[in-house]
Amino acid sequence: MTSCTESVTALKGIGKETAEHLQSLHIETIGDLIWTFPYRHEDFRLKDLTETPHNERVTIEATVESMPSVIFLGKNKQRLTVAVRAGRHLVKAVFFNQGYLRQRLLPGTIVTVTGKWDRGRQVIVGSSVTFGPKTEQVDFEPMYSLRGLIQQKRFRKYMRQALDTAVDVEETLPENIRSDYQLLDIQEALEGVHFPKDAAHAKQARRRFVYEELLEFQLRIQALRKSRKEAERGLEIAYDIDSLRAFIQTLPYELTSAQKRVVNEICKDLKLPQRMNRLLQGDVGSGKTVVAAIGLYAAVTAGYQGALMAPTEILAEQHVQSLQAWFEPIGVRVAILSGSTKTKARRILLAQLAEGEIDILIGTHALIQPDVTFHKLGFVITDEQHRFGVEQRRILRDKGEHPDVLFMTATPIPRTLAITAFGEMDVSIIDELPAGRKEIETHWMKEEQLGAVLSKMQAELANGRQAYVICPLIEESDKLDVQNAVDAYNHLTAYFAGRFTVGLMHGRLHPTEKDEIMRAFSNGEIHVLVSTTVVEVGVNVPNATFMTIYDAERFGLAQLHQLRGRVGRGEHQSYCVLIADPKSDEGQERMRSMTETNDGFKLAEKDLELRGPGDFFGRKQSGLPEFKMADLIHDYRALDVARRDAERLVHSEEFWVKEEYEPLRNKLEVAGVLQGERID
Ligand SMILES: Nc1ncnc2c1ncn2[C@@H]1O[C@H](COP(=O)(O)OP(=O)(O)OP(=O)(O)O)[C@@H](O)[C@H]1O
Repeated sequence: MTSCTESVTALKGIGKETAEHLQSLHIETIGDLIWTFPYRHEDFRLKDLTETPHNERVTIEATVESMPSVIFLGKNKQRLTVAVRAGRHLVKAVFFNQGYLRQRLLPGTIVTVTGKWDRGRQVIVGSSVTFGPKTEQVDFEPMYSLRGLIQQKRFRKYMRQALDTAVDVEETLPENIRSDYQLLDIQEALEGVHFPKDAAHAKQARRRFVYEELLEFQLRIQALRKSRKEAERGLEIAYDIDSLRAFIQTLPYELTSAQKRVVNEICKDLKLPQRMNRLLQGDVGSGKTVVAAIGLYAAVTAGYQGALMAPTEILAEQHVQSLQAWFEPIGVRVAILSGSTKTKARRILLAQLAEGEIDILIGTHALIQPDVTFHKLGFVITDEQHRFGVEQRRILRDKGEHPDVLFMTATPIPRTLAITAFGEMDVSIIDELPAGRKEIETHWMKEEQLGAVLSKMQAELANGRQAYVICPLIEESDKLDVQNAVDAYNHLTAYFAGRFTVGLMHGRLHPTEKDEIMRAFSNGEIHVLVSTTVVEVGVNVPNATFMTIYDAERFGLAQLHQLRGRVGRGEHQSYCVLIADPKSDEGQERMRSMTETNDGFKLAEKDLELRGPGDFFGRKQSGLPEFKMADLIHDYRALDVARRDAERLVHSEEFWVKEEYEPLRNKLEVAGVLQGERID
């Protein structure tokens, strides 16, 4: 008898050297060993060759049909070939360096061969052969990630022993949950992971562990969320609903139903005594600005100040323009603070802010400098969640008496990731575009077709519209064969000479130069804006209807979608041309997806599928836990179920008192969640 906490050396056959190897695989105790799951199972089930794809491993039962022939390929190297019949198929089996088989593979012998199926040549390159029909051999063998330190077969022996002798493997899932979902108990499930009887057993075992992992993960998130909600008192912002309604009436359009829903969600949070911790996601052009404005105005009607933090000066300015246009007529005072605000103006502004003479302050990260003090800050909105670090958000949050905070992002995040990565936040989604928007017509073209692209662009310009041309990098680089913005600018300036004005914008320009160019484009003085990706987020020039993206294969789907979102923002039909010649399948798939849909959430799902969750956010930022079994993409249904169960459990009394939930509670304790610590 052994115990999970005992060292692996308690198992027979594990000496010092093996123990060291195991240690470098992070396996020290018997429990560690048991919880090391195989990365796949080798499938030894008999298969029909007609249904086996090329290059797949396959096991067949066959009769030897010819005398084997052996070719010597060098010292100790030889290839043995023999004809075998498996059902209707007469194929060849090839074995390397197993000369002893020559005497045994005689015509009429029945063998079970496992190997790789070469469909074209009708050959099995055998890796193992047993004599006689397939009987006692197992169907599945687990394969562990052992970095070549220990043989699979030996490792399996240790595993067998560990499972047979460990007496204290604890059941974590209570009986009621297991029976509701018909999940295997822990013993059966471990058996099914390491030594499945058959495919169904392996599948059931996986099902249990996927659910268990996701439930534990969601319990951590939900428990944290609950404890934060209880601990973090916020402001009760009693806004004036009639003023809000009146303001909404003054807008030149009716809010979409998604905008209305989200405004309600935000207002409800404002009113509650808990601190708002909400993420607002909206697809490009879905109209987040007006929603933000309504929220800020709500705080103002309750006597508070509001702040809106944008990632760039251009965006901050754009927000100021929109908000001033809405608010000046009703006496709400809006001001901007950015890195380029002059010293004297800044001093005056800060004094006014501290006196409460400014109602809404908009700015870049200049807003979080220490000398910026508010009179009565009640509500903070940060635009573009991804660009601000956690620390910056905390500083901003601490600039008032626990102001409510709303994070806004225009990067649609697939639902599955939103409830995991941002699980401790409430999420609002604007998943509807304003009525009357036309789909942006997107085309994927090769560089040779540039001439046709330019004529189409010219036709748009002649109609009074404007165009963007996006290039990935700003200067020639020998290593990267990329189009450069300066070249494109020169080329287009010459091409449109005397007819249309071309402007150039890139990240190395001084912020004031950038602003000037952007303003000139916004006013229609510049007709074609050649730019690197600095225009990516949020820029709103509704008269721009044509976008060409050079070397489009260099961009990820999310970024392409963001870029494309700069057109199609007004009433005119808009176009986006991707100039790309992607070599990889994935690159081609990306281009195709762009031409097929305008829906950011669909593209985000696709992006996630093509790149995996880690890359979606950038590995470091992702904050996603690593799972042994669960896969956030394929197991999203289980994730959803686990999330609902976790939510119900943490809010139920029985979860916190009943004995059957003790193992799950202990896991929360170990993770530090109950002390209100972060989950990752
Ligand atoms: N309900 C509506 N009906 C009609 N037009 C609207 C509506 N809401 C917003 N708009 C207009 O849609 C355009 C896009 O809005 P906004 O700039 O707020 O988008 P956004 O969500 O911030 O998008 P992005 O992230 O791409 O900048 C603006 O020109 C805005 O005036």
